[in-house]
Amino acid sequence: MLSANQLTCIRNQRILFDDLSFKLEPSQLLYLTGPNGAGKTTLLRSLVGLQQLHQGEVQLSGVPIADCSPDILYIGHKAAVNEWLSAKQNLQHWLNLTDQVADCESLLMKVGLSGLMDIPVKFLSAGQKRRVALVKMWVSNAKLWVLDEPFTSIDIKGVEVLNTLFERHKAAGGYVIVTSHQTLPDQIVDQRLELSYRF
Ligand SMILES: Nc1ncnc2c1ncn2[C@@H]1O[C@H](COP(=O)(O)OP(=O)(O)OP(=O)(O)O)[C@@H](O)[C@H]1O
Repeated sequence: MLSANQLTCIRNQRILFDDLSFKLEPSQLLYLTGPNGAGKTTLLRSLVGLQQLHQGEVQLSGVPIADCSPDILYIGHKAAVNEWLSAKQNLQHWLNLTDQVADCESLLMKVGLSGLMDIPVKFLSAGQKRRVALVKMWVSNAKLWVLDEPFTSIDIKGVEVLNTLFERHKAAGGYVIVTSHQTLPDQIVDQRLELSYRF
């Protein structure tokens, strides 16, 4: 189980969230919503230990989240790719970092990058760049996926593919936490959490 207990975060003297608690069971997807600036990215970063909380703790299967890095796949809203490297080089670099072996070419073909995998990422479209970042979901062994605006710049067919991936990850006992300004299909959402903008 993922448990977030009494989380509080203050930024620029504004309380973004305060005493926030929730639990997520394996095979569940939590859909985080809220207006611009409400604190969704901050909350996601706090959940994976990238943002310091003023109060509270997050645990995965009873272990503090700071000790769970191999079990976490975090994809932020900015494409975490090196624009000067090709899609294949970016993927290979990430596989090396996470001690994984995979057939980069067939993976990149799966995400629609045939013929584009050897040119610098800076020459790809916004959606294609996003696909380079999202390809990690196909090879990740992480139990917990935390995804900030994964659908940004992704076309309709790509959105369907991502939703199918979420379902597959859930069926395998994984956890998914997603924030998106785009509506997710009801059948894949198990919990909703709405952050309001606090003044
Ligand atoms: N590095 C930072 N330093 C100080 N304040 C920050 C920093 N990053 C974000 N903030 C502030 O925290 C607040 C919440 O930002 P956050 O990015 O979490 O919102 P969000 O809900 O994800 O917004 P959006 O829907 O626009 O992506 C904003 O008011 C923002 O100005």
